[in-house]
Amino acid sequence: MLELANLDGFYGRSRALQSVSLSVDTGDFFSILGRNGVGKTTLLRTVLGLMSRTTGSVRLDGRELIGLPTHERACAGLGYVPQGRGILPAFTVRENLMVGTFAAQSAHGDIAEWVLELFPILKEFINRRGGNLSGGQQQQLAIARALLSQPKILLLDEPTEGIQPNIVEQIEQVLIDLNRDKGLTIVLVEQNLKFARRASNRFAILNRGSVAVDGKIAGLTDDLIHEHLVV
Ligand SMILES: Nc1ncnc2c1ncn2[C@@H]1O[C@H](COP(=O)(O)OP(=O)(O)OP(=O)(O)O)[C@@H](O)[C@H]1O
Repeated sequence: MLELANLDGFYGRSRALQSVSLSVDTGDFFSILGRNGVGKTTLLRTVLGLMSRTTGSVRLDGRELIGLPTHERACAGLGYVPQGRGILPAFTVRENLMVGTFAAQSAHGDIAEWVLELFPILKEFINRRGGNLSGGQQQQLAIARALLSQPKILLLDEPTEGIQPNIVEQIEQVLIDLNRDKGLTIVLVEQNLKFARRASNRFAILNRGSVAVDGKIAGLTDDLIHEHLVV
């Protein structure tokens, strides 16, 4: 479904992502793991077209996305929940959600009820400004907004980072249910190994901008964890 081949991503002249090749299949819950600064966020930004320069290939259902601007990649089916959430603080919850619908294939402007039902707090605060929500509520808003773009694949950058534990549990369960019950393909950048193990069927570990290991989640052994993940 999502095929990355020899993908490089640059910050100016510095190559932060080096020759990454990975393939994500329909229905996968694919976790991207690795220590701080190994290039996990850069990988997602490269797939989304947010880097100043990229070489290689990003294919979604066979269609080459390299060369397309980010909004066209969103319309092609990439949903994105960025690190820091990217909520528009002066916009209300409803307006933030409507932004997501503009990348959808159909129903522009329609806030689907099933998405609000995933996160009831958003319904309650629908007219509140995004900037007045707590971090956890903003994260729920960012996920809901991405879902309203009707993505083929949802890419999330550390969605549980810095969030209070009761909301973390809720977010984790929603993501697991979206994958298992609705068949949504998910790519998750995550430091929370427990969640990544519980939710994923496949993983890749990055090291210095390259893929060090990838495979089925059962192959994520303690040795690999010590070698690549434990600080
Ligand atoms: N805007 C930028 N300009 C230049 N270099 C950057 C920029 N953002 C990140 N880098 C560098 O690119 C490399 C990869 O960073 P990246 O943020 O992708 O790592 P990460 O694995 O997501 O880390 P973390 O877990 O801390 O979020 C690091 O060496 C980082 O210093």
